[in-house]
Order: sequence, then structure tokens, then C-alpha cells
Amino acid sequence: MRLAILGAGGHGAVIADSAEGRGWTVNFFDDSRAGAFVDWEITGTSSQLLEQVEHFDGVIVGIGANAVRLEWLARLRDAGATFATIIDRTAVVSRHAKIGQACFLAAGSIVNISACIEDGCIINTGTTVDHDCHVAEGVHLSPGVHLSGGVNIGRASWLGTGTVVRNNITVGDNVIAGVGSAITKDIASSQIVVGVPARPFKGV
Ligand SMILES: CC(=O)SCCNC(=O)CCNC(=O)[C@H](O)C(C)(C)COP(=O)(O)OP(=O)(O)OC[C@H]1O[C@@H](n2cnc3c(N)ncnc32)[C@H](O)[C@@H]1OP(=O)(O)O
Repeated sequence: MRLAILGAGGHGAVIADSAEGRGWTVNFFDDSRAGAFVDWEITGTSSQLLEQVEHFDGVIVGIGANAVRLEWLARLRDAGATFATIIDRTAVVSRHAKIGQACFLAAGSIVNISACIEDGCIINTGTTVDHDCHVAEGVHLSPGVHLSGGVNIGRASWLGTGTVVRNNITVGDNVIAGVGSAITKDIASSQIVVGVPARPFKGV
């Protein structure tokens, strides 16, 4: 099975590592580097991937930035890509959970019963998504995030490393939660929050 990963960076390499553990042969495409990359050779650019997309059994975008990842997923879908969801062999996913297309579930992640992960999400290392959660498309749950039961995370939101969320909370679209946040109340869309409990981020 041939996998194309768009984006030869740290996140792409983590996906490749998990994908090989699942029997995929990895091909990287990237616009800003060529030649050798970790244990692989970069096959070509994003334009070349768009031209060759039908030659791959699966395609995934290895770009952490949510808006950029979603934009590329749309372009690849229009080009006729078949998306792959890569679930590391050490991840635990309930057979009663729903996982969308072009998602990555990293090592040690857990998705429990009746959870729903929409397309293009990253459930990063050691992150847990408990029962009845809904994670909208293009969300990134960074390493060590813990969603209690019944949590809703809106489109393209990014929860930083170690964020924890109380049960039955709704986080809007395009929210950023800084590392170590504890989200105890609903968060409106397009907010940046940090802290314990999480409050609006004032910046510098
Ligand atoms: C495998 C992977 O690596 S996946 C990627 C995981 N990465 C993450 O989770 C990173 C998430 N990003 C963050 O937490 C960032 O700090 C952000 C988005 C909240 C803020 O970033 P910036 O706007 O660049 O803020 P900056 O770093 O300049 O910090 C400004 C101030 O806020 C403080 N601050 C930054 N983040 C936090 C936080 N999470 N909690 C409390 N305070 C914070 C800083 O200490 C600094 O305080 P100071 O002015 O007293 O020195």
C-alpha cells in the first residue's frame, strides 16, 4: 500500500513512522525541501502530488497548522485523492467510535465509545478523547490533551500540549488553548485562552 504524505516536517515524520508500522510504504511531498528526509527520499512537490494523486492508495497531510491542513485537504479532494487515516498500532480506538478521513491518531492515544472525530484531525501522542465527545474537522489535540466525556471541540481549534477539558464543555471554532490549560467553561469561537482555569490570553 502506497501512502503519500504532504509535508516533510516533524509531524509528517511521526505520521510516516506510524504508517510504516501499519504496513504502508511512505512517499513524501514537500515544496521547501528535496532529497533525503530522515529515513526517506522526498518524491516531489505539492504540484507533483496533485498530478499523481491517483497513483496512491492513501494520501494524508502532514502539516500541523489547521487552516493550512484543511486547505490542502480540499485541494487534494478536488484532485481525486483517496484519503488515508493513520492510526498508530499502539492507539486504542473503540469499535463504537467514528473516525473520519485523513486523520492521524498518534502513539498512545485513546478514543472511547461513541466519540466522533471528523476529517483531518490530529489526535496527538498520548491524548485521550472520552465517551460521547465530538471533535469537528481540522482540529489538533496536541500531545497529552485529555477530553472528559461529552466534550465538543469546534472546527480547526488547536488545544495545546497538556490541555484538559471538563465534561460536557463546548469549545468553539478556531479556538487556541495554550499549553497546560484547564478548560472548565464553554469557550466562544476564535478565542485564545491559557491557564488554570483557562482565561482569555492577553498576550504580551
Ligand atoms: C508534537 C508538538 O509539538 S504539537 C505542538 C504543541 N504546541 C503547543 O501546544 C503550543 C501551544 N501554544 C502556546 O501555548 C503559546 O504559548 C500561546 C499560543 C498560548 C501563546 O503564544 P505567543 O503569542 O507566542 O506568546 P508568548 O510565547 O510570546 O508568551 C507571552 C506571555 O504569555 C505567557 N504564556 C504563553 N503561553 C502560556 C500558557 N500556555 N499559559 C500561561 N502563560 C503563557 C508567556 O510565558 C509570556 O509571559 P511573559 O510575558 O510574562 O514572559
